[in-house]
Amino acid sequence: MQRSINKANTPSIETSRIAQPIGSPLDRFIKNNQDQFAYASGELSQILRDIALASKVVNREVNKAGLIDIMGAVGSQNMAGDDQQKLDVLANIRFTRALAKGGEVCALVSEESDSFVDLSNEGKYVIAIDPLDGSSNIDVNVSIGTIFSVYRRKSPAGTPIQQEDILQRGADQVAAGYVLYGSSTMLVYTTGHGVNGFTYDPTLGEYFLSHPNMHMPEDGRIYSVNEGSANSFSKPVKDYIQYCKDQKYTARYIGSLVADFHRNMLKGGVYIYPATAKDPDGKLRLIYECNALAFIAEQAGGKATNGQMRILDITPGTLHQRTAFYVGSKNMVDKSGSFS
Ligand SMILES: O=P(O)(O)OC[C@H]1O[C@](O)(COP(=O)(O)O)[C@@H](O)[C@@H]1O
Ligand SMILES: [Mg+2]
Ligand SMILES: [Mg+2]
Repeated sequence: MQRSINKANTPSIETSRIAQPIGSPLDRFIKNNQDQFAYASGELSQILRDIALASKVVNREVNKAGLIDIMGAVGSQNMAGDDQQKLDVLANIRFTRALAKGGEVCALVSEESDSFVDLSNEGKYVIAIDPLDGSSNIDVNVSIGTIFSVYRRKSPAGTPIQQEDILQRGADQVAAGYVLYGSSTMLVYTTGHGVNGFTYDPTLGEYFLSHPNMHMPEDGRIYSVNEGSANSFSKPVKDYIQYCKDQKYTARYIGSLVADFHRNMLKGGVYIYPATAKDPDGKLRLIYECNALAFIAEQAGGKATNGQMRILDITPGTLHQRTAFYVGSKNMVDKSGSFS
């Protein structure tokens, strides 16, 4: 039987071949869908399990953030110049440790690490991760998340990590996902065969299938943009926002990318983080924020651009490279681009 190499570059929406009943445990879902991967040797499945495990630990910390000393900043800044929050650092440690232990991952690109982390092993996979997304919302008990992308290394396993292994186009992702620490905690991911969402049951300590084959409505009535920076938006962006208002769309902006994206995926909507005077290349990071959500959006029938081109076709030049980001319902992203 021909195994399909369904990387992010083939925007077909081949849903999971084996229909799983709502409530299937994540482990069983991964196992039953493992044969879809071209490299179905269990490594990618193990990586997904390791990420799920680390997210359970982070979830436990997030849920009691007010009670334990993990609120506030640690006093250092990351490459992006953001003040690192204690939970940023803690989440980075938890995911790095879990992925290092598994042995399948040879290198890790993280928002919280200036350069890539070489795990110096025979691993064949490279992970890009935003360990804690929505840091400005940690201390105010608003939904936050984790974003991850999985790539296959290009250079031979066991040899020194090369630039080509780290700076890969989003189109080369073999899997991507996010964890949303909200009123409930969810893990949503794709391996290029549709998008599935799992809800965490803390009493059983397990994720269960709750949102099979997620589809993003082609149209919606929600727009998400930080209008506080509107004065420095370009005219096409201002015109599109005015268009949304003229259409009496609803404005919703949580300020946590994962949470804004998730809502718009379920209800139909568009999230825009354009270039601004403060961030002339946009604020969000291509490798560990936008590529993963662009892969999920496309696999769910949505779209993601930088205003000009498909996010997944951008070849990154640097680890913490920023990009303007337009993501969500296909027709709304198209409309947002029609004003330029
Ligand atoms: O406060 P702003 O400028 O609207 O930016 C909010 C955006 O920045 C982010 O917080 C950046 O992510 P991090 O929290 O991981 O640095 C996004 O989650 C969010 O969408
Ligand atoms: Mg982020
Ligand atoms: Mg972050």
